Amino acid sequence: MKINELSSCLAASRLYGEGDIEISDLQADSRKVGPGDLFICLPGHTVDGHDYAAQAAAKGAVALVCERKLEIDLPQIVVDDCRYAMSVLSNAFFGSPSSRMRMIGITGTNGKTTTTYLIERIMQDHGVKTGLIGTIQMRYDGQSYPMSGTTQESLELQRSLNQMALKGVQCCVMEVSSHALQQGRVKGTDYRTAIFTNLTQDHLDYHHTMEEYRAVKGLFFSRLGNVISPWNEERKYAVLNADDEASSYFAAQTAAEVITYGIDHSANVRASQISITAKGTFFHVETFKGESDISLRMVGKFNVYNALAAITAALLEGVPLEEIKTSLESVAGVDGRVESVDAGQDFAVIVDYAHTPDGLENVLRAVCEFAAGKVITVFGCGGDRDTTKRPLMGKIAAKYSGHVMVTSDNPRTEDPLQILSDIEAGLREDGVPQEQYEMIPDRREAITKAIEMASPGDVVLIAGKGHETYQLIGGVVHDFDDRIVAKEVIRGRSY
Ligand SMILES: CC(=O)N[C@H]1[C@@H](OP(=O)(O)OP(=O)(O)OC[C@H]2O[C@@H](n3ccc(=O)[nH]c3=O)[C@H](O)[C@@H]2O)O[C@H](CO)[C@@H](O)[C@@H]1O[C@H](C)C(=O)N[C@@H](C)C(=O)N[C@H](CCC(=O)O)C(=O)O
Ligand SMILES: Nc1ncnc2c1ncn2[C@@H]1O[C@H](COP(=O)(O)OP(=O)(O)OP(=O)(O)O)[C@@H](O)[C@H]1O
Ligand SMILES: N[C@H](CCC[C@H](N)C(=O)O)C(=O)O
Ligand SMILES: [Mg+2]
Repeated sequence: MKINELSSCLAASRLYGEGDIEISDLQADSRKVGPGDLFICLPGHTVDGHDYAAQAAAKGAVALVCERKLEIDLPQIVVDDCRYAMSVLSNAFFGSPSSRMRMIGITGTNGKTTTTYLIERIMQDHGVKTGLIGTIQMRYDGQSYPMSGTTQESLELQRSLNQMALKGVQCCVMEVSSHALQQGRVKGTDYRTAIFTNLTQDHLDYHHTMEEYRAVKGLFFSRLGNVISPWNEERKYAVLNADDEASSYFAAQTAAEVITYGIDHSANVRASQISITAKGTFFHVETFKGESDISLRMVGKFNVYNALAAITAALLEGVPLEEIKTSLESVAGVDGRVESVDAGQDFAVIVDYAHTPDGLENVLRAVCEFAAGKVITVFGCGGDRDTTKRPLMGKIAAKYSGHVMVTSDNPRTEDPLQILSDIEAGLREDGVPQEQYEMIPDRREAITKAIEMASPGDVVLIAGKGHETYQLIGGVVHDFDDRIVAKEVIRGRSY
């Protein structure tokens, strides 16, 4: 594409300099620029991309997109908002890849990764070539790619979707984080189905209040369904959780058809007769396409919600309910989500990714349902993240556990002891006796103590890091995998 073609995608942009130059690629990070690229200057939270334009030019950039004319001898497309421009230009440059496949997006505080995995399995079993983008990885066409976050920036997202489309991917299921919505990372991505899991406290460091957090999630639904016609394939669906009060707010904002799922309230797809054991979860489901009995190999009532969201999305893609049942029943679990660590010990060790008050409460409730003995919980809270969730998570851990090990979970630039003491404030407020908890900043030591104190029938829950294979302390990334550490400790106890 040529510079002037890109410039014409933005009605109010001004092009300075030669427009008849071919662009080989788009970049928003000067460190990745190569000869022939167009560099987009993003004003960030930490630095301003405009300050890296000269570096980009030195690396071979042939044009810039910026919010003010720079003293650099390169053609420049000057716009009011580089972030918005990036989403439009990326769409144009990569040929609107989201319109070349069926897009299913999932937002919500908890359950996004799990639900994407369930949908991916169903669609693949149905013979649809499916791509997945989310916290653990991006994968398609038999290849997996690491992710540095949950939802990519618009430029990387459109690049990925284009690669998927070129490989013949017909359906992409992806997580849409609230940060992504706030920053316009998914603007211009054409979703057919937008799913909402739930809204509970998290990220208040970034969104400030629950109202603001909800409003940002609402953008996903208000942007959906600009074109609706029952006569063509442009129909859009908002799949909402009938048991979450935020759903009525989202329903009011969307022009798409609202389809609900739930357990407690009336819904288009509704589960009943739920029974949970240590091995899995059974439920009966009634849908707009018949009913069925489903035995998940994943535990917890929350996974019934995830399965219901997946069932609804798959039915909307035309997958028969009996096929959906077979696929769901084949899923053994998702990496780092209620994952059992078994090294021959006579008590259970479970690694889980619960890192919010609601997530922790849900997984603890599930664990308590099948624990024959006491529950010992090891957990911490991330640094440079919502501080107000810390005391709440402390209270929840103590409420459901016989013993709690408060430890570190990616302290990042914060003092680990300060994070521990923020958690302890909740324990003190609830009058939790000192002998019921320990403050152990070193996570390996906390896991070791928890495993050493376990007796037959007990459950050791190690929460917060799930699939993560690192511990971020200061600016340093240390290798750390709860599952490996737990196994090493168990083996050290010589079973
Ligand atoms: C708060 C937030 O979302 N920050 C994101 C944001 O960072 P930033 O605004 O500080 O960027 P910056 O470092 O100031 O850089 C500004 C621009 O200068 C460019 N630059 C910078 C340095 C340089 O040498 N050359 C250069 O060109 C950068 O590429 C960027 O375009 O833009 C960066 C580049 O795309 C992201 O990596 C960064 O994510 C940070 C690492 C992050 O931790 N994000 C988390 C909070 C996040 O987004 N999480 C959600 C999941 C949350 C959930 O669980 O629901 C997610 O979707 O991942
Ligand atoms: N539907 C749900 N409701 C509440 N808690 C859930 C639900 N599904 C999963 N959880 C809990 O939250 C944890 C994270 O689940 P998952 O990774 O699927 O969520 P996510 O929304 O992708 O999280 P992230 O925001 O980090 O991407 C799980 O390990 C489990 O403890
Ligand atoms: N997507 C979440 C992950 C949190 C995981 C936890 N291990 C932490 O580092 O806080 C976030 O960025 O808030
Ligand atoms: Mg996720």
